[in-house]
Amino acid sequence: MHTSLTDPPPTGTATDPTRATAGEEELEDQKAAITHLGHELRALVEATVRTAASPDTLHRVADGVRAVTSQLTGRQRSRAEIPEVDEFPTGTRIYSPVTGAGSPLAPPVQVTPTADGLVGHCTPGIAHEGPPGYGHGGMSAMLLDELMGRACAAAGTPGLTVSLQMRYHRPVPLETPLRILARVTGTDDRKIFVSGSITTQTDPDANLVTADGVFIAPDPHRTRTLFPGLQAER
Ligand SMILES: CCCCCCCC/C=C\CCCCCCCC(=O)SCCNC(=O)CCNC(=O)[C@H](O)C(C)(C)COP(=O)(O)OP(=O)(O)OC[C@H]1O[C@@H](n2cnc3c(N)ncnc32)[C@H](O)[C@@H]1OP(=O)(O)O
Repeated sequence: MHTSLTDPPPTGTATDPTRATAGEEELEDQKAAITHLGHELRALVEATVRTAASPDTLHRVADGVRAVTSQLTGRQRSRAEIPEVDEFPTGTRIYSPVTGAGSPLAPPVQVTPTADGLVGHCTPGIAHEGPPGYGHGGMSAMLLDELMGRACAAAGTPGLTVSLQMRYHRPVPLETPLRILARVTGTDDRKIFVSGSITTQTDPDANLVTADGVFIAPDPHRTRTLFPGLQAER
C-alpha cells in the first residue's frame, strides 16, 4: 500500500470477450471510477493510521468523511450480488480485500500468470501491521489464501479453501515490495492441492512465509446454492 500511494491508480484487467461490445466502454468507465475511488480511499486509510494530528483535526476529518460517505447514495449491492465489472471466478474481483483495485482494504496485489501458477506483487503499508513494523500474520494468510484460490481458478478448477497450513519463517517487513507465488501441485477428484510462498522482491530465495492448502471444487448443485448471483447474472 505504501509505495502505491504515489503511483498512478492501476487500471483494470482484460474485459470478458463474451460481453456485448456496446457495454464494454461503460464497464471500463465504471472500473476506472471504482479504481480511482479505491486509490483515494487507500491513501486515506494509510494517512489515518500514520497521522499524529490533534483531536480537533481528527474530529473535523471524521465529520468530513461522514459527509463524503453520505454521497454514496442510490442502489446498494446485495450480499450475494456479483459486481457487473467482475469476471468471477477467474479474473477481476474489483472489491477483493486482496487484489481489488476498488477496495480500501487491499494492498492491492497485482497478479500475473507464471509458467506453472501465479505471482502477485504488492507493498503492504502500516495499515497491515501485526508486530511493530511487520505484517500481520492474518494478512499473510489472506494474501496466500487469495493467490492460492486464484491459482486453482487459473488452472481451470475453481475451488474453496478447506485447509490452509501456514508456516511463518521470518517476519514480513512492511513498506517493502513483496512477491507472492502460488501454484497447483496436484489434484485428486474434487480436491486441489496448492502451495504458496511470500518473499521480498529483492530476496526471492528467502521464504518469509510458506503455505500448503487444500481447495475443493464444489459440485454443481452446491455451486448454485452458494453463489446464486452467478446464475442470476451470468
Ligand atoms: C463457477 C464455480 C465457482 C466455484 C467456487 C469458486 C470460489 C473461488 C472464487 C474466486 C477465486 C479467487 C478468490 C479466492 C478466495 C480465497 C479462497 C477462500 O477464501 S474460500 C473461503 C473459505 N472457505 C470456505 O468457506 C469453504 C467452506 N467449506 C465448504 O463450504 C465445504 O467444505 C465445500 C463446499 C468446499 C466442500 O463441501 P462438499 O460437501 O462438497 O465436500 P466434502 O464431501 O465435504 O469434501 C470433498 C473431499 O474433500 C475432503 N476434505 C474436506 N475437507 C478437507 C480438509 N480440511 N482437508 C483435506 N481434505 C478435506 C473430503 O474428505 C472429501 O474427500 P474424499 O472425497 O472423501 O476423498
